[in-house]
Amino acid sequence: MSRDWAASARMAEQYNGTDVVDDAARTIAQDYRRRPLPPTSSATLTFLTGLLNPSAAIEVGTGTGTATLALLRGMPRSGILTSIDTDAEAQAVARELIVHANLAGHRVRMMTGRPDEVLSRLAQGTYDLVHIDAEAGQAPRLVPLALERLEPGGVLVLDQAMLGGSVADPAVRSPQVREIRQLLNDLQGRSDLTRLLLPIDDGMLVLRRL
Ligand SMILES: C[S@@+](CC[C@H](N)C(=O)[O-])C[C@H]1O[C@@H](n2cnc3c(N)ncnc32)[C@H](O)[C@@H]1O
Repeated sequence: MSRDWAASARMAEQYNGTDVVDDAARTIAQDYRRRPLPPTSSATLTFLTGLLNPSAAIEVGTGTGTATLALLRGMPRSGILTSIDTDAEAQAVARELIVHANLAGHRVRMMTGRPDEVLSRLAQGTYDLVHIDAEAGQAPRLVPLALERLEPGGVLVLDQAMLGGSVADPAVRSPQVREIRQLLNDLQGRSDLTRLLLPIDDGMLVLRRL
């Protein structure tokens, strides 16, 4: 990363800002050894959900709730967020955070289990938005399942889409990085999607189902 790029990223982070609840969420995530969604990605998510107004959304990778907070802050108060993680204890912490942030707890339906298995059980073609922030190597399996859940016009947001800088670095040839490159190439060839790859934090890919 060039010095200018790093300085710009820092400035954007400060400009977009965080608040006490967001800061607390990041501290809690560290206590539970989770990687919370970084601040600029959180701000982008809140902005996007505010624009899209989703009534039914899915989150893959609840963790301790940093991204849950960002999603709920942009969603309408009538919107329901289905949040998936393998770790029920982390999800309980996320639920406490939501209540603490005065975001009604009933707006979140926590589902515990392997994200691919849980996603497969959710209705196809009925969700407005899916956000994926799971373990880094899971994206190639999760993205096709998530796209099937979207209604026409629905949006998928994939975090860690460039795994820091490694996907863009031709010297990195690990199986995980090659799989992500293949996924990005495959998605680029699809005429039923529009796409936007943003170099924010670990990379954010936004897809819209036509
Ligand atoms: C990067 S963290 C999510 C952070 C969260 N979005 C936040 O902002 O705090 C990834 C999450 O994926 C969950 N996970 C564990 N095993 C998984 C698996 N096999 N597939 C996908 N996700 C898994 C972990 O429990 C962890 O909470």
